[in-house]
Amino acid sequence: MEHISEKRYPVSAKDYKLYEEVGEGVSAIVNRALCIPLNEIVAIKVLDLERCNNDLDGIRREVQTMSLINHPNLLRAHCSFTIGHNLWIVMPYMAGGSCLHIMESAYPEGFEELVIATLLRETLKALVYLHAHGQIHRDVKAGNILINSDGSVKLADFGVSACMFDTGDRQRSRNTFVGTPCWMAPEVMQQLHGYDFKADIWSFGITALELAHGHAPFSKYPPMKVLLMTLQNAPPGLDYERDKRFSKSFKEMVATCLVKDPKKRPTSEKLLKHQFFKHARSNEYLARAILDGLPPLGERFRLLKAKKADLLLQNKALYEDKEQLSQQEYIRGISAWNFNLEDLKSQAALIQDFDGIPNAEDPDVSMKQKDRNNNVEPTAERLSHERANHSTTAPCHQDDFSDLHDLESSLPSFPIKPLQALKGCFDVGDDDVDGTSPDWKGTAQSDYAANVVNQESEANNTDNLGRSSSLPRNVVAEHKKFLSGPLMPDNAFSPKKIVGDENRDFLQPKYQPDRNYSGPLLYRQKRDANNPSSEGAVVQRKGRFKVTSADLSPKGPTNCYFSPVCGGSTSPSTSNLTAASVLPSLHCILQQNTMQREEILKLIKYVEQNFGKQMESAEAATNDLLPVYVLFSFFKKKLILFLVQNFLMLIVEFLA
Ligand SMILES: Nc1ncnc2c1ncn2[C@@H]1O[C@H](COP(=O)(O)OP(=O)(O)OP(=O)(O)O)[C@@H](O)[C@H]1O
Repeated sequence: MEHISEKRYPVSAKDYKLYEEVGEGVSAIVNRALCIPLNEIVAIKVLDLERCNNDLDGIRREVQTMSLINHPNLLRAHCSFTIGHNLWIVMPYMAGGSCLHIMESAYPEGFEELVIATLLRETLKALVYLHAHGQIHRDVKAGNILINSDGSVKLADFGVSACMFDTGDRQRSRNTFVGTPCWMAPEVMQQLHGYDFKADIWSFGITALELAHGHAPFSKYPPMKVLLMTLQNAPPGLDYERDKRFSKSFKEMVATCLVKDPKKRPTSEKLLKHQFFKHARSNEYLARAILDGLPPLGERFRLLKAKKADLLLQNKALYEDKEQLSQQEYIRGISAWNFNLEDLKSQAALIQDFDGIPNAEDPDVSMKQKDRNNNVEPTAERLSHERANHSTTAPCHQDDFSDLHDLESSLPSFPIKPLQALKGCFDVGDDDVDGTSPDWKGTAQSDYAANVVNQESEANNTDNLGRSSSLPRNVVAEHKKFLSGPLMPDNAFSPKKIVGDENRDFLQPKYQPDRNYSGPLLYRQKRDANNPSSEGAVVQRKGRFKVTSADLSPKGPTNCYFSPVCGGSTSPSTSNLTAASVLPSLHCILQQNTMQREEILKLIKYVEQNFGKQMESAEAATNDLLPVYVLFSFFKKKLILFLVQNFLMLIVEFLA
């Protein structure tokens, strides 16, 4: 247990001198600073309360947790206080920065195994402590593992943590959809039975892969796709061929964490006893191995920002060329989860054909499809066997789908629930974005910026949308998509709020856009001032369907009307759609599809049983029914395959 410092940190801004910016997340920026009376370097996380989408509860939780925890591997807050509408959280300065930043600067392919073992052991100790105290972290990832110059490791960021012993509202928070998609456990996405500390074990496994490869699995895909892939694909893992440089015990450790059934995952305490952590070294080793030769954190951070801004400029040029090609995907995205057009454009540029997805990140995923929903704790032998066969094993649909029971058990994992869960995350509500809206260009930053003595960060903070660089505003906005961050159910606290087009971007949280596609989901409701109200007007075309405004009337699902459309033409009015208006229709399609699927399955079962009975008798085997039965068996497989693919495509079409 760490000795709690008796030092009293001042709770007044004048006692601190802000230096350069050393990090930024979804909701905050972090500066190195000097605590003048104590003559001590600290880090100060500055959150603009007005831009936190009313997530005051989350902030309160973070501050509370950060000041109560007492463990050497957890980042504890020295103190916190408000200045105007900014909240300052004063904490120890971790001069090495986050593992994510270190990888981005110097280890893009990931760390070596001994480093990973050491980093993960320290992180796991933090989780053991948190779990023993009934706390779920919910955002374990390399970006939240911080290292000090002496190599000590601390897990940070309690913005979305939850207490397992909570009751009432906070208990309900464990049924909410928080975390960062790539690191998020399937049960958190599924929203079926809530979740517990085992969700952290899943994220821990994903973090292990992130540290091994330099990025999390599926990190190049948009959040909604990550959700689908996490739910549908076999769990990601270390590949026996591709990851030859890693030991069997590392692969095994990752595999034990990444089991879809949370009950089959080990507790943090049990995991800490795993053979893999016996390799872990000292903090000094860590400092020598990964921090030696790195520039100071502030400089690294500045270089990274510049690099990302450059990349964005290149990407922009790239997807301008691809404008035509990506148009289809781009249009698709509009009625899905994301209403930021720039976001959609960049997503479209990245989206590949969904059918090709399983192999893109993890070449053995398609092979592992058979293991979908596997509840068996994987052994190295099993994985080894799978991987040994991986080059020759194509997904065998016939085998996969020849058993109705297999099929039925796989269907519930289709992500209907996440869609429902996401529904609450859209901004819906009044038009009031005026008086209460912060003035993004001025006041919000001013109290804070006044304290920044470093010219560089001062320049960056004068305009929150342009603070990253001198790039044009639109470029900066895109640039900011490249860091990851937690999924903020940002509108859960303001479900009635409507954001007009013109204000939507302004209402993005101050530091929100810094993310890549593995980053947070920030759902925005776009209310269309020009929305055609005439019944029957086509307001949306989605692949094979068109949705008319009549569909969007509040008559309930039975009034949904979808009719086939030809070709891939897209309606310009698509961009005027609102999330709230489309969701009931989406829901309806899914419901209808589920019902149809169930009906067909019932029919198949019925026919099968009746044929089965007849076929049991010796006479029947020789009668005319035999060819019919063979034909039926053949079509059954085809039909099931068709059903599954169709259902999948339907969801993908709407959510991609
Ligand atoms: N005490 C610290 N010392 C040094 N760097 C820090 C410290 N705290 C945070 N950082 C850096 O700032 C970044 C953002 O901080 P933090 O994660 O707390 O913000 P956030 O808005 O909660 O981010 P996210 O929600 O994306 O995880 C971190 O990833 C890390 O690189």
